[in-house]
Amino acid sequence: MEEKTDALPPIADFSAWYNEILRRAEIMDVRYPVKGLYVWYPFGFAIRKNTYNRLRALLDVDHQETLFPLLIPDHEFMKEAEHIKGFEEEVYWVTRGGLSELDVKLALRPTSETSIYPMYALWVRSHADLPLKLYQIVNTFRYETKHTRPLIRLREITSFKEAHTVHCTWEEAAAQVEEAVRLYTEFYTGLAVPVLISRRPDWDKFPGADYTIAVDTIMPDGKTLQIGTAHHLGTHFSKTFGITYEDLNGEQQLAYQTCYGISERCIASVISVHGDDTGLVLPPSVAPVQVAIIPIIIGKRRDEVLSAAEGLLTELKSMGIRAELDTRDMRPGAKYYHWELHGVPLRLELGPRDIDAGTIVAVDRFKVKRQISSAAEVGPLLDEIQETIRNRAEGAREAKIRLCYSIDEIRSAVQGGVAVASWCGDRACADQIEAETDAALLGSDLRGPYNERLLDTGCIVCKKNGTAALIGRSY
Ligand SMILES: Nc1ncnc2c1ncn2[C@@H]1O[C@H](COS(=O)(=O)NC(=O)[C@@H](N)CS)[C@@H](O)[C@H]1O
Ligand SMILES: [Zn+2]
Repeated sequence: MEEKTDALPPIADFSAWYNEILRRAEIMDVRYPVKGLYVWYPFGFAIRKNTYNRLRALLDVDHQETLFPLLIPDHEFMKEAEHIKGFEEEVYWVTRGGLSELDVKLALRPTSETSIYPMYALWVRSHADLPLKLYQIVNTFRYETKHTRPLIRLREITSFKEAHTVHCTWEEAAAQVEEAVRLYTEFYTGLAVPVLISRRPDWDKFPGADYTIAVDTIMPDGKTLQIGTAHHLGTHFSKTFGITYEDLNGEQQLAYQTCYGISERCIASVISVHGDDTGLVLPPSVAPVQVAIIPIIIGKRRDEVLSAAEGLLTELKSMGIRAELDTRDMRPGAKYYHWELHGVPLRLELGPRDIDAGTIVAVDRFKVKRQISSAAEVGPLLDEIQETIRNRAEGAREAKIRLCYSIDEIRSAVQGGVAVASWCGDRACADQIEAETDAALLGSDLRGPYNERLLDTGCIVCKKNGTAALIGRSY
């Protein structure tokens, strides 16, 4: 994986920057000979590993991880009408095994409701079995016809975390959807990625769901990226698949379900939201290398500097800090460029003068230079950098959101971000907004601070009572 010398495109040219950074920072190789399928480089995979470890840690508090089959027989896949309608144009089918035709066509899971729920029907017998909260992290397949893009719109989604829960009542399932949104918000806070939570309009909800709550972020070009969704499935699937439980009175009851998913778009959001003209900016929480140690080797004191640097490396590793000592035969400047491109949050420079003074030069990814005197200061410094990255991202997000009181204001706001305007909830008004602004109505802003600020303004189209809605262009 060679280092190209010509400069990275500026992040203002986001599409070019994004494609270039995936290669230069060794995230994903896009040269795999099947459209929509890409290959993880080890460095990119290390970001994925750290990121999904954090997601597992949040889920494992009260979910259990498991693994269901990839292949789904067509009679199961075709059971739930809305689900089929929503996925029939996206599902891949396996029709042959070896030299023979299969007597039952098998779908490659686009998502796993129809492979999991026949088993849930066997497992769920009594209220005592509920709530059931399982998740899996698998690859799923969707024959996307829109523009495919690594980490953002794949045909093989390699890191699809899907949780599927079963409950006794509609209200308990609704509470689980809220819990999923809370968990996703905490997950993205850990990645320093700001999120917008909204309830998708009914015409944009998950096929077979009562409603969908979505987690969006705003990318540097102002377009939104849906980086998580939680769905209340009501009894749509439990009716179809016969998931019932015996209640306290010995009666058979239909179960209520939810499902919620995150894909490698979470990695796309960390890369895109935090990146800058120099390259990746990785929050210490998920950076594969949190600290790069650069020995400043000058002539005769070479061995002394190297052994001091080795000592520092050992000390940092003993503190659980992901540190690397860069002893490559390169100019320090070339090393700085390499680690900055790879988003390393902190670099430590150690030369003869520093050893004599008992100090270490600490330079963070934003080139702020400090003198520290011991490895013990590195942990707190990394926490400070995490906070800086988070504040920087929050500021960028705020700058891209605009309260709008006219269609014209919406039209200009969505050129580089998200408009917030009052909407009555009628599809006709949404259609008019979308037609006149060439953007989409993302959803109703349930939790954002915008509702009260728009209270006295009626729907932007019909002036009837409205609530805050998010309007924007999306990936
Ligand atoms: N083609 C794709 N490439 C990458 N990520 C995708 C793709 N399609 C969907 N996603 C991501 O996967 C998340 C979950 O997908 S979904 O269709 O909304 N929901 C489900 O499939 C439900 N079964 C919950 S797991 C989406 O919020 C989106 O962030
Ligand atoms: Zn209206």
